[in-house]
Parts: sequence; C-alpha cells; structure tokens
Amino acid sequence: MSPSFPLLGARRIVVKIGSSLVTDEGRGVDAVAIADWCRQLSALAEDGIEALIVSSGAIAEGMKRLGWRTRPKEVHALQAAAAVGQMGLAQIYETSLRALGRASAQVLLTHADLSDRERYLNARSTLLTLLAHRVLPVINENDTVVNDEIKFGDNDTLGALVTNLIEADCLVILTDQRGLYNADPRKNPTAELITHAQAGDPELARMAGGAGSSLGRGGMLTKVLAAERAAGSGASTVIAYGREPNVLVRLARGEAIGSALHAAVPKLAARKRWMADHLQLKGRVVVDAGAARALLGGGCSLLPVGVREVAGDFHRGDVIAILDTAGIELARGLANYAAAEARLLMGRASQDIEGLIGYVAEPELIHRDNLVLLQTEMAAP
Ligand SMILES: Nc1ncnc2c1ncn2[C@@H]1O[C@H](COP(=O)(O)OP(=O)(O)O)[C@@H](O)[C@H]1O
Ligand SMILES: N[C@@H](CCC(=O)OP(=O)(O)O)C(=O)O
Repeated sequence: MSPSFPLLGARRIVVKIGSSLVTDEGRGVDAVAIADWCRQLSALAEDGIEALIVSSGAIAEGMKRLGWRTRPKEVHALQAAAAVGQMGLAQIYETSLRALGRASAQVLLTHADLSDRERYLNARSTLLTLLAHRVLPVINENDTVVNDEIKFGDNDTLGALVTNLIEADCLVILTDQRGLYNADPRKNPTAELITHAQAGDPELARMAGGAGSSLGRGGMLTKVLAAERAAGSGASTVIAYGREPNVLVRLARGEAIGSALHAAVPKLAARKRWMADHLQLKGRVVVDAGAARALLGGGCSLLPVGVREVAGDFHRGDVIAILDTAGIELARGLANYAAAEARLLMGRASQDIEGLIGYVAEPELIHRDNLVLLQTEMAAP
C-alpha cells in the first residue's frame, strides 16, 4: 500500500509557485490563476491550515511593464525589472486576498538574511506573528540587492528554507509539470511520473537533470534538492501541476496529485538533530528549580525571572544551554537576548525588560518553540 500524501493532516504549509507557472508562459503575471490559488488557500485557512506563499514572477512582470520582450543579460537590468514587477506581483496577491477578506503581507528575503542568526530569528518571529494574526505572507527573493554570494537564485531553495524556518509540515511546489518524472518529460515523451519517493534519494537528482525553462532558473533539480532540504526539518514535499483544478484543496483532503517526496525523520526529531548538528553552543544559563520544572514538565518558555546565572558571550539568535543548579543540562535553545542583556534581565519579571535594557524583543529569554529538551530524551527508555 502506498503511503498517504503529505498534505493530509498538515497544519502549516509553504506553497511555492514557480516562474513558468505564475507568468503564463512569459505574458506577465497571470492574475486569474493567482486569484484561484488564493481562493484555495483561503478555503484551507477556514479549516485551520496556515499557509505561506513563496511566489516567483517579479522579473517577468517587470519585463512586461517595461515593454521588454527579451530577458536582459545584465544583472542590474534584471534587478530593475524585479523591482518594477514586484509591485505588480504584490498588488495582484493583495487584491485577490482582500477580495476574499484575507490580509496579506509582502516579505522579501535574501540568503544572508537566513544565514545570519539574528536576522534568522527576526524573520522567524515576524512570519510566525503574521500567521498568528491570520495574515498570509507572500514571499520572494529580494532581487534588487542580491549578488552571487547572497542569492538563493531560485525560489525552490527559498521555499525550502522558509519551510525549515517556520517548521512547516509540508512544502508544496507548484510548477508547469505534473510532478517529478524519471526523465525530463519535455525531452522524453515516455517519461513516467514518480508518485512516491524518499526526499534525499540520490536517484532523484539524476532523474531531475539540468536547469528548467527560460523563465525559471531552477528546473527540477532545485526542486529535488529543496525537498531534501525541507526534509531536514521533517517536512515532506509535494511537486504538482499548479493548474490542476483545485489542486491545493484536493491535496489537503489527502488526494494523491503529483509527486510526494517524503521526509524520513519526523519533525520534532529533525529539529533536535538540526540544533545538535548545526549550531555551536555559545553560552549557558543556570535556572532555578521553578523554571526547570516549568521547562521539563509544563512545556513552557524560559523567562528571565527563572535565570540565576549567565555565562559566555552569546548574541541574539545563538544557541545556549540551559542548566539546573546541579549543573545538569536540561535543554538548548535560541536566545532572544545577548549575554550582556541577559545578565541585566536575570531574576527579573518580563514586564521590567524595557525599563532594564530600553526595548523588548520578546517576553521570554528562550521561546518554547526554539527550545529542545534534553532531559526528556535522557529519561526515555
Ligand atoms: N525529471 C523531470 N521531471 C519533470 N520536469 C523536469 C525533469 N527534468 C527537468 N524538468 C524540467 O523542469 C521544468 C520545471 O522547472 P522550472 O521551469 O524551473 O519551473 P518553475 O518555474 O516552476 O520553478 C519542467 O518544465 C521540465 O522541463
Ligand atoms: N525572484 C525571481 C524568481 C526566481 C526564479 O526564477 O525562481 P523559480 O520559480 O524557482 O524558477 C522573480 O520573482 O522573478
């Protein structure tokens, strides 16, 4: 029996809409198609499913608005087109979503934003706050400022990084093909659709081959690699044809459409592994017995009031260890405040934060969503 499709039961999804799909074969952005995806996401929101859109199309829309028929080669011309086109792209999403009674937000990100610890945490907090307010974020790469070092280059990678960032359950990549085939279907008419596969299987990259259409930059290879990256935080990926009627609603009901690339490791375990593997400890705090109980038993955040000691020279967004007074490491998590600030805040109530350091980033020193408990693991049989 085949495994179920990953959208079934998902509570938070990232939907990436590719250039070749959103731009209606180069004729500018397809507003009718966008309105339809927005309608579908609005229907999912009624069922309590949170969604974020990663949408391409700024360059194509900018070219149309500027009357350019061929894609320029110069980076500055592309960046100028993206700046013009992003206005149109945002307008279309905003108009479609407002007509459905939904608020939207534009978020433009670069690679540098997500590889810097502090900006990573800021982007994460902003996106989660938007979702908590039932706002649908529409994300694109910040093309105007990118150079080779800070470029994602394709929105598949951006979609995967956003999936990791906000720990989405599932990444949906909508494109101009019915999914991943065992060879490029444009070149090989007998190519067969892959319905289920394991994300990260090296065989998939071989099938995906080289770059895609002249409009998009990624091709299928970046989609397969995006699925592998999304699986790093425990999210599975679906690659499907974006013009399939009601595709998002049907996927959410569990229908098998396109290709499902399954994550091997469940979400929570993947996050723990990510924290353990990717992040160097930059400091530690010792907490009192009340805070230790709240963390281990109550699934609570770590508030400054429960902190007794602060060691190390960490910055906002760094990983720090949380120890009890006997020196046992209870948990690890991302600090919302730098070490110098944490020293001023320790033992104090959250409502005093502004008076002590002049601003409030968050009421917690470490939010429970950014925390991995080590003691539960040790206590497990
Ligand atoms: N194994 C494959 N299965 C499906 N499509 C493939 C495969 N290998 C290459 N492709 C190409 O990838 C293209 C999709 O990539 P791209 O044009 O970058 O899409 P998008 O703009 O949606 O990101 C398809 O149109 C197809 O020609
Ligand atoms: N940021 C660019 C899109 C980058 C891109 O082409 O992405 P993709 O849809 O993955 O091929 C734009 O909005 O035009």
